[in-house]
Amino acid sequence: MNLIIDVGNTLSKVAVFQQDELIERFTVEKPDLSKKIEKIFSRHPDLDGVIISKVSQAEFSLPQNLQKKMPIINLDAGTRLPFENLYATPQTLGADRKALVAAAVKEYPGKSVLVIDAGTCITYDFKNEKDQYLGGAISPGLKMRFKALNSFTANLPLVEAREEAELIGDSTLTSIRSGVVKGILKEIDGVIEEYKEKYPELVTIITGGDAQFLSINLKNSIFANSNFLLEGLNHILEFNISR
Ligand SMILES: Nc1ncnc2c1ncn2[C@@H]1O[C@H](COP(=O)(O)OP(=O)(O)O)[C@@H](O)[C@H]1O
Ligand SMILES: CC(C)(COP(=O)(O)O)[C@@H](O)C(=O)NCCC(=O)O
Repeated sequence: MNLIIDVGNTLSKVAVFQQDELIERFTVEKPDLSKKIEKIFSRHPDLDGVIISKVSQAEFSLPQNLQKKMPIINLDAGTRLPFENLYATPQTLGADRKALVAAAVKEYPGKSVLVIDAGTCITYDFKNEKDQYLGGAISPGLKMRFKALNSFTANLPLVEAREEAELIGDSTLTSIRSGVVKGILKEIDGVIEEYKEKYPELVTIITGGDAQFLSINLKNSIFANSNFLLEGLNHILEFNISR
């Protein structure tokens, strides 16, 4: 059994896998992460390995002397990856993005895949039919866009997302929702369409905290999988310990 820890910029996700099968999964706020890990270790004393992807400053602790008992992979620039990484600055590539590409390679070998992660940021990651990772894009996430409008202006309130966003906002609130929600949907559909012109057989996956919310209103057909990143981390761990 493997313990998978994904520390994002907003939330942490912790999961236990038995080989390829996800046994349990928790979403935790940053201050609760150490306690949750401790609980999982007491429930699963038979864990075989741990992998950690961390893209935020959040601190947490693992049980003492764990390194002596099992492999612990801190996913960084030195970790071996199950794909060819053609990113021009591999040292600065987010660990979470590597995990998403690993999942794409595992689930869709030999296919062109675009992975969209709608979390704190929206990331786009593309791997081609040769299972080479080329890169993608980073743009502000849903909450970040609402927060930015509020933070960088004098008159705009902080607005919550709603699934139904009108094209023509007839108030400050609905104008902000139109701009943010419709803006993200148009961005995602536009990016997918541009990739599809170049890679007609493209498979598109959406994941992350806002994936469900966004995927319902996208024009393009797209697979939503809320565990994609965790599956990718599990694959990187297996890839590193089984050799
Ligand atoms: N309980 C929650 N707390 C905070 N954000 C949440 C929650 N549930 C859903 N979200 C949404 O999920 C997004 C974070 O998604 P996630 O994939 O966990 O991001 P990250 O990996 O960057 O931490 C937030 O921007 C927010 O819109
Ligand atoms: C782009 C990110 C901030 C996304 O983080 P997230 O929204 O998933 O919390 C993260 O992948 C990161 O810090 N990347 C480093 C820059 C890069 O990937 O090129």
